[in-house]
Amino acid sequence: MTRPHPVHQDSGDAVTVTDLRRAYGNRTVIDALTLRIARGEFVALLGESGCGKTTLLRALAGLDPIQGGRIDAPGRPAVVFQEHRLLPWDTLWSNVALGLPPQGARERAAAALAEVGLGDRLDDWPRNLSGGQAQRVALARALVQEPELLLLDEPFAALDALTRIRMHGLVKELVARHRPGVLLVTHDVDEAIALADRILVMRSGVIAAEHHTEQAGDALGLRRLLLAELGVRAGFAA
Ligand SMILES: Nc1ncnc2c1ncn2[C@@H]1O[C@H](COP(=O)(O)OP(=O)(O)OP(=O)(O)O)[C@@H](O)[C@H]1O
Repeated sequence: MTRPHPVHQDSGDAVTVTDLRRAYGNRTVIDALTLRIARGEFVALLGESGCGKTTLLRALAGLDPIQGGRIDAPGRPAVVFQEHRLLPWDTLWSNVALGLPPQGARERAAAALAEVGLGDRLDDWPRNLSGGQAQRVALARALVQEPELLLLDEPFAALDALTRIRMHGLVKELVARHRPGVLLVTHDVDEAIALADRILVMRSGVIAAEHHTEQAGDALGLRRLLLAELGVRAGFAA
């Protein structure tokens, strides 16, 4: 019997962060950060290199300890990283099924792989995949866990431009169907505009600006504003 992923009908928070402080030794990287992501909401996090984006994501993922404040989330988040992190010695379905209860695991993995367009590759190996296909398996592996919160750490950054655009379409579709809250860390302003309901600009460990893409008017104006907030003067915004 195949078990399709349940669709979340309820609303509520995927994560609430209150007064978060994260430090490496004596050095505070994130200070008094407060953030709420609703279920079904897609939030993108932009910010110049070193401002603390990955530090925040890793704290939300529960991968690192925090030094102050609270992170409240209803379940365990799923994370997709820039590199696919598939186990080379496991088939695709075993990679996706990792951590699932054994009963029905193959069926659930098969359904998740079908959702990302790889339903005919269950018994294939990671080494036979393109970069885009490997990231699709990584997405399937995350979504099969039915997370309330999906954390995406530049998952499309290493892909070519066309594959990246295709992945944008796929991830939008998957998020609309499963409705986790999403936090996407990206350097790509256009990616943030294409995918997110809300865009946060981080500077030195704090949220310096916030934009609701629906209310922001035209995409070009928002792009120009975001580039200015990110301190980018060259190129289109000049
Ligand atoms: N394990 C660590 N130990 C000490 N300092 C760290 C560690 N990881 C990150 N940092 C520091 O914390 C700050 C924030 O780093 P972080 O990786 O979160 O930035 P980022 O915004 O994700 O950057 P990028 O966009 O380049 O990935 C940086 O100054 C970095 O040097």
